[in-house]
Amino acid sequence: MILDGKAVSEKRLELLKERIDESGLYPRLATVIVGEDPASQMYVRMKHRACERVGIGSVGIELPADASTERVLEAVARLNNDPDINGILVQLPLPSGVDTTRVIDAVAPDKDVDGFHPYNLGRLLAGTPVFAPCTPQGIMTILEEYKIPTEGQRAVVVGRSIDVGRPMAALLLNADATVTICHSKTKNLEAEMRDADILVSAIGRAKFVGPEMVKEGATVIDVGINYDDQGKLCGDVDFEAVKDRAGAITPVPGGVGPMTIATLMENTFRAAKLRTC
Ligand SMILES: Nc1nc2c(c(=O)[nH]1)N[C@@H](CN(C=O)c1ccc(C(=O)N[C@@H](CCC(=O)O)C(=O)O)cc1)CN2
Repeated sequence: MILDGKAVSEKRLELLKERIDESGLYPRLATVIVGEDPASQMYVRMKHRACERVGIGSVGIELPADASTERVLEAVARLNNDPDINGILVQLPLPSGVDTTRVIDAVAPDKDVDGFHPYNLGRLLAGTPVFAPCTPQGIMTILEEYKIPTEGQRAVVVGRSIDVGRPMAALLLNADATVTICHSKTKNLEAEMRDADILVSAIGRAKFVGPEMVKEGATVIDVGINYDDQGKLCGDVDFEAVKDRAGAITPVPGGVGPMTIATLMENTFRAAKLRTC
């Protein structure tokens, strides 16, 4: 079975638009982009388009690639103090001259719709999340939509980043899976992966995951954003080789990516609602 993240995201955005209309709220998202990385610019444009579609206002702040950490912190501080802004998103990666940790830590936790602030990651780890990072939360939504059980399932997450691997593991644990996190120093990686009922790959290597690493019937979630030899977008998983062995699998494109944006919209609406409480 192909897990169609694009279709799920469309459905969730339609639903969200109705919920926003009914609420009488006008949530607002601010994006901050530093530099001119074409992929980051494209993702930010997609986020603004999604905002427009569901009835969320959006403003974009663009800083030059040589902006200092202090200048980015000033922009974040202004947005933190702006009562008209409900959600703040700093597009990653930041240029190497900007201290990413200081910037993430500076975002007000109640506007941190990316869920990367230590407060929100801590809440997630404690089992009481407010804002969970968009990509892993979007994956949980795909699992729910396709009624793929997590309780008691053996989940293996390959990758330990703060935006995907770690929060993914926490979300699966909160959903009663038995979770293993693998990374570059993991011994017998292939054996660990083959043990998974739910395999989440956030490795960042084009078509790295082959059928020999996948248990027959497993659910395979591909978080990779890579380009193959022909420059074509592809995931971490060799989709053609794995799709008949997996019980369910997300494609790239059209799998996890669109869910990242739909979840960002949902988090921004939540931020606006929490403010009125
Ligand atoms: N502040 C953040 N930065 C980054 C995040 C994030 O969640 N917050 N995630 C990624 C990039 N990203 C959103 O920012 C993102 C990546 C991919 C997609 C997507 O829909 N991809 C499409 C294909 C698009 C294409 O044609 O290339 C798909 O997979 O179907 C959306 C958002 C890193 N930075």
